[in-house]
This record gives sequence, C-alpha cells and structure tokens, in this order.
Amino acid sequence: MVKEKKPVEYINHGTDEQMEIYGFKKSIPYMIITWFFITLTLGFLRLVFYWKPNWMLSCTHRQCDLSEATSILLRDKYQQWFVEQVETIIKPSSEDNNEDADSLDLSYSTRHSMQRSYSQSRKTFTNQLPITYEDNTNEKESFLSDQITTQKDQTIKLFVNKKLKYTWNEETKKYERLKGLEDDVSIHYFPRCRGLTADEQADKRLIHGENSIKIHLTPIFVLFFREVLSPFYIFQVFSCALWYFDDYIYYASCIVLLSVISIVYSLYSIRQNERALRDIIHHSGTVTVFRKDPMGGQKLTEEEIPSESIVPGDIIAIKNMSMMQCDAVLLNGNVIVNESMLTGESVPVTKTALSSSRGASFSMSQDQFSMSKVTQDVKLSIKEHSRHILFSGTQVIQTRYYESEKIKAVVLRTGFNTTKGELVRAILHPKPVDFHFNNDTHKYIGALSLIAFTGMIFSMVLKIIRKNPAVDIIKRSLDIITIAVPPALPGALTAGLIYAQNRLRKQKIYCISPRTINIVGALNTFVFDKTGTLTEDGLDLKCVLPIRNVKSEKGEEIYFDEEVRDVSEFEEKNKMLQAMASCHSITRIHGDLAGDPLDCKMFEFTKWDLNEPNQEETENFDTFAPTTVRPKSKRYDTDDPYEIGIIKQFPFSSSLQRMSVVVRVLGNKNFVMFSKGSPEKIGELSKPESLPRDFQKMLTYFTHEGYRVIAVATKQIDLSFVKVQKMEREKLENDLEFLGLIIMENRLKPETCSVINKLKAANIRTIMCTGDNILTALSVARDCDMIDEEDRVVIVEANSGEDPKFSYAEIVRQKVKEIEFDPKSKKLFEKDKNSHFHFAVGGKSFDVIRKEHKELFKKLAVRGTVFGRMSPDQKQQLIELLQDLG
Ligand SMILES: Nc1ncnc2c1ncn2[C@@H]1O[C@H](COP(=O)(O)OP(=O)(O)OP(=O)(O)O)[C@@H](O)[C@H]1O
Repeated sequence: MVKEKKPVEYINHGTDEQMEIYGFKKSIPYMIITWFFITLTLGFLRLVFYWKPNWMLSCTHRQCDLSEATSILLRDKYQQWFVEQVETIIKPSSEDNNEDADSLDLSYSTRHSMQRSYSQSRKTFTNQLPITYEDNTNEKESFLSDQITTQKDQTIKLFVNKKLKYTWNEETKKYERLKGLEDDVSIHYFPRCRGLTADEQADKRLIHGENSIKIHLTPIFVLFFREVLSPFYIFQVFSCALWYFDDYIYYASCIVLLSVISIVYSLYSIRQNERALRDIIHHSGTVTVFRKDPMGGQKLTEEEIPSESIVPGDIIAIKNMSMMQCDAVLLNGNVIVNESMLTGESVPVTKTALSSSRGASFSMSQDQFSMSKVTQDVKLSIKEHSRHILFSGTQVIQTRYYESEKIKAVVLRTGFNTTKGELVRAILHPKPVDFHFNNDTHKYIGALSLIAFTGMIFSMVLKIIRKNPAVDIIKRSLDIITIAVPPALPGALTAGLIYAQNRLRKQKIYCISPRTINIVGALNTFVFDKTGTLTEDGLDLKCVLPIRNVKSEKGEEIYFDEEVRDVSEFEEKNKMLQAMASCHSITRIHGDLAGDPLDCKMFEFTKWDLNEPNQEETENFDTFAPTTVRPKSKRYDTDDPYEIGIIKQFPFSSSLQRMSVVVRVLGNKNFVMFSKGSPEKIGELSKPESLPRDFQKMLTYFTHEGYRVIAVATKQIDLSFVKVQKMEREKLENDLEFLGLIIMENRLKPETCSVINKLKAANIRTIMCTGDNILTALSVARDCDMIDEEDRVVIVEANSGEDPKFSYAEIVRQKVKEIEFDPKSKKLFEKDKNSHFHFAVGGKSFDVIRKEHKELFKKLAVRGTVFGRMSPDQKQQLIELLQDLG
C-alpha cells in the first residue's frame, strides 16, 4: 500500500532502533471514499483499521514528502507499523540569545544551522571564553559546531514515537531524534559550560519537555476496549451471538462467563503492573541549578527549582544522599554512587570529574585517560566516559569536594532520553520476542480458518442439495466455523497465563509482559557469567605468592617463594603488602569499608586501616587531601608513624583487566605505582626479566585447581607531582616490576549446582562467559556440573593468519578425535555427532575466530560451553551471535 518509488528513508539509521519512515498528508476524496465503505460494512472496516492503523492511514491519506507530512508512518525491523501525528511548536524569538554566542545551547537544531550561527558568533565566543587547549581551528570549529543560537520565531515540527521525540531538520530534510548533549559534543564543552538563564531554560523546555519519566495509567475503558477489540474476542462475540441465536444458550453463557472473568483479570493485572511500574519509576524533588548571568557576568546564581524543570545544558548541584533525576557530567569533586538500579551491581562506583580548565588541581580526581584526551578533539561518549557521568535513578551515597566548592554537574539528558528512561522504554515497548511465536499462531489460525471455510462450503452445498430451509443453512454453515476455530481459546490462554503468573509471583518473579510467558518454554540457552553469579562474590583469600631471588649458576634468577597465609606478618616496607593495602578503590561509607568485594577481602587480609579525609581536612588543603592507609599498629600520632597516601587512582576496568594507583609513603620524595589485575595482563605489562621463571607453571597450577588468581606489580616513578597527575594511564602502566600473585578461592553459591541441573533436565543449554581465566572457568564449570565428568573439553586457540588449533583441556598432547578442521575450505567437521564434547575458548582467540573463521565462529556458538577472558564487548557479541542463530 505504501508507494516505494523513492529510496526508503530511515530514522535512527544504523542503530537497533532503525525504522523506515514515510510521510503522509490528508486527502479529502480518499477520506470520503473510505468512510463510505466503513458505513457500508456497518463499521467492520473501521474495526479492521483499528487492528491495522497503517491501512487506515494509506486509505485516508496520500503519501507525500516528509517535509509536508502531517502524519508519519514508521516500520521497525520486526515489521511493526506505527502511525504518529506531526506536532508543530512555535518557538518565540529570543533576541538576547542571538547576541550571546556562548549560550552553548544544544538542542533540536542541526549542526548545519549551528554552523550558520558560528560565523556571526565566533568573535564574541573566542573573546569571552578562555581557550586552554591548543589553538587549533578545526577543534574550535567542531566545538562551535556543537552550539546553536536561537533565531527569530521558529516553527519546530516534531513527532513522538515510543516516548522519544523526533524533530524536523530543515537543512538535512530529515527527522532526527531529539537528543540532549550526548550527541557529537566535544568534551571541551563541559568544563566551560556556564549553565542557562531562566529564559534559555524555558525555551529548551518547550522542545525537550518535562524532565520526568511518568507512566500514566491507561483509563480502564481504554484498556477494556483494547482487550475486547482483539480479533480473538471479536470472533468470540460473533460465535456467542450465533449460539444464542441457535438456542445453544448454556454453552454460550459458559463461554461468556469465562471470557468476562479472563478480561476482568487481565485488566486487573495490567492495571496492577502499570501502577507498580509507575510507583517504582517516578521520582521527583527539587534541585539547585546554577544560573548564568543574563548580562554576561561570570558569577553564577543559585536557584532551587523542581527537578521536572531542568533541561540539557543546565548546571546542577550534586547533593549527598540524593537520587539523580537526570544524566549529568560531573564537573568537579568525586562522587560515590550506587548504580544497582541500573546495573544490578551493588558495588559503590566512584565517579570523577570529566575535566577542568583549572588543569592539575582538578585532575587529581580524574582518570588520566580522559585527561589525555582533553588535548585532542574528543567527543563525549556515554560508554567511554561513563566514569564521569552520573546516571538518572542512581543514588548518590557520598560526595567529596575541595575548597568548599559545591559539586557541580552539567545536565546531559533528561526524561526518557536518560539511561533509566531507556530501561523504562524497553519495559513499555519490549522487543517482540514472540515474533516467531506470533507468526506461527497466525499460520495456525489461518490453517484452521481454511478448514472451517472448506467445511462451511461443504455443509452449505450439502444442505442446499437436501433443500434445507435458508435459515438453517446459514446457521449450520456458520456453526462449522465456530467448531473449527475454538472460540474459548483466548479464555483458555488467559487462564494458563494467570496460573503461570501466580506461580512466578510466589517465586518473587514479576512479569511485565505476561504474553512472553507463552514463549518462555522456547528458551533453549542460558548464558551465565561466573563471579558473583555462579560463584560467591566475596572470595576468600587463600594465600599470597611473593617472589624471591635464587642464586644459580646463571646468576640470580627469580622464582615464586613459599605460600604466605598471613601477609600482616610482612614488615610495612614490603612492596607486596603495600600493594595489597593501597591498590584498590575502597572507600568508607558511614564508617564501613565499601567497594569491590575482591578489593575489600584483599584489604582486610592486610590488617591495615583506611583513612579518608573528612570535610574539614579537605577544606584545609589548597589541593586534594588523599586517602591514606596505614598499619593498624602504627598510628599517625606514634613516634614511628607509617602512612601511605593514595595520590591517584586508575580505576579497575574489565576491558583493561587491571587497576593501578600512584602512592607516596609519608616522608618519601618519590612516587610508587602499584598495579593489580589478571596475571596475563600484568605479565604482559611487566619487564620480562622481572617475571619468575615458574610464572606459567604456577599460574596453570592454580587456575587448573579453580582458584582466582590476581597478579601484582609495581613501578618507581621519578616525576614531579604535577607530571604524575598529567601522565596518561597507558604511559605509566608499562615496564612494571612483577611482585607476586594473590590466590583467591572460588566458591560456588549453594544454589548453583541445583539450578544448572534443573536447566539441564529441562534440556536448556548452559554456557559460562566470564572475564576470568579459561582454566579457572573450566574448573568451575566442572564443579557446578555444567560439564559432565565424562565429557571432553576441546580448547580452541587461534592466532591471526594461522589455522586454529584444537587440544584437549585435560589430556595434554593427544590428537583431538571429535573434530577435524579442513584448512582449505576452512570448515570444521564433527566426526561423531553424538559425542559429548564442549568447546572452550579465550577472549583473544574468540576475536580472531570472529574475524577470520566465520564458519568456526558459528560452531563455537553451538558447541562452546566455556568462554574465558571475555571483555564486556565480546560478551555482548556472543549473546548477539546466539540470538541470531536462534
Ligand atoms: N578489583 C580488581 N582489581 C584488579 N583486577 C581485577 C579486579 N577484579 C577483577 N580483576 C581481574 O580482571 C579480570 C576480569 O574481570 P571481570 O570483572 O571482567 O571478570 P570476572 O570478575 O573475572 O568474571 P565474570 O565475568 O564472571 O564476572 C578478572 O578475572 C581478574 O583477573
């Protein structure tokens, strides 16, 4: 019905939410004809249009250019159609803003219209703002291209789909998603941002709307009609009417009763779900915004406003123990947040300031990584800069600031554009996971209808031949349809859902999309990560393996020393002990230690004390007062104090597999860096001559036994304080001196084995995809019965440009019998389809196979059970592959 003469246009091109977009405008003749037919069919055609709104649009409107469209038709990749109305907003002129180029207002307008205003505003802009980065025209160009100035009266055309707004871009002649400051904005923008005036804020609110994630309860009568107008119920009404007409009263009444109960119950559960979701999600309060001086002065004024009023570009104050109401980029200080609402991880996360024009005094609390990028034109990326972004819905549990300055953040995104908004949108508009199921249902109903129709014709012909009365012929023939297609089906399905939902509720599992329960039976694979999911989070520390020098004929050689079970016996100058006491991101929340469970266990093992500067102490320092650690026995006030100040932290990152700190021992001049992380990564970053000769042997031994192994290394840093602050992470974390290994226990959670066995009994495949060592993962997989005792494990190794290698995990140097790889065709043949073997693969090989051995990659997804040393991106790639393969 849609004329596809022109090439298809898209919104959200290249993303998961890509949709085809078509423009339509009203056509009076089409409308008259359509309504004529609707009247002719006694409204039945309107009912069909209710089910198929895209048909209605095509029958009453004419397809036109998007620029003149009054209605928009969208089709997503699941072939779902959406019809949206175009709204027009008149934005009043704002002469003041035209003058003030550094309003840095990023909103609905386009990069091109930004460029237009750039030439007028460049002079004013460069005069007013101090430029601290290199005087590079391109850089400024791109920085300035991220601004717009408001022009005269503006007509803004937009439509809303799935809670997101799309605005018309006059320059590109396209509808584009309305974003906050997250799109194509240079990170230079944030430290210089000076907030908005009340007028600018009101202007922006016109387009961005309220900053709230509100879920309105659908009126009961709307819910009722939505339910009753579903094809199933309409068919039921038809069947019951026929039965009543046919004096088939009892059965018809039973079906009516059943349907009423099922409708009432489903309305009740929908309403309950909506209410629960609304109560969980909705939060509001007041926030302090820092307003820019409309006269161009440097002083910011504070104002308390409702959180609903903030817009992207506002500067807000971050308060202790508050709930974030928007996504915002941190400008100064440190903030510890609980992100469990978004990530499910209850480990407190430290957020640091993105960057500052004041350079080093701020950089104290920054990730060097982002600091290094200040000198280049780096665009803000939510993923890459997430350490500097406070997300909506997360709880601020502690703020640390310097020089009594309030903690400020620039509002990045508001309302449904925030990460929390995305989550809520995913709940409200879930991906049609039951796509295939629905298709099959339609096929099934189609087949039944065909049988019914054939039966009807057959019965009609028979009755005509037998010369039965006309009323009888009609009644009996239609009756055939109600026999072939069971009208009680929706009732039966709802009854099944009610039962299933109640059972789930008893297990504290709440279902937001009850229809999904129908297809849950079709789940065939479960992918687990290991730490904190299959195994306990707070692992016990088994021992520490320091290194020692051994004199041999070849001179001094390094080997691992004996296992040490109590590191507190070491003297405080011992580097291994110092590393364990300082290389972590632990903080104190209400007096208790909080942080990564691994870090906490390691720190507790040292029996040292952690001291964080309180507010007064911080205010006393011109610069930052560091967190310090000291042996419990050696207080600061004793004659022989011993204390280590943590000057800088490079937080742990799963993809880097390590974290580092730069510290200074009280009274020492030099800085020392301690790094800890996966042995593979730390081994790679350490000087080869500092690695013990038995490094690989011991690593294999402990991982094989199922232990979690963390390596520790150090480096002397002969740089000044300021240089240390400015140095990039990558430049510091190299040429390390290896110190030793920390061996931690990997204990299965009590419920792990029974869950895995239940899944296996239900014929559901289980996979482990972890960031930990592949041998540790294999050992845990065997312990939890994911891999049966008699099953063989084939480890797949692949290096770029070479054929993959296959070897048994436990039987060294035996040729793998189960499979054969043909190097010519690059195909893998399974010799015995019934043999129970599992593939295990590490992150590096996974990457090579994904890029170079497509065929094997698919086989990995089918036969792979253990995926070790996987980065977060690789974990996602595996899930996507499994989903693609169905
Ligand atoms: N706090 C930490 N400090 C330093 N290194 C760590 C820390 N936590 C984990 N590591 C190392 O980095 C590796 C990768 O960590 P990541 O969090 O990706 O996965 P994981 O915790 O081992 O397992 P899973 O993916 O099953 O949760 C770990 O195996 C460990 O060697």
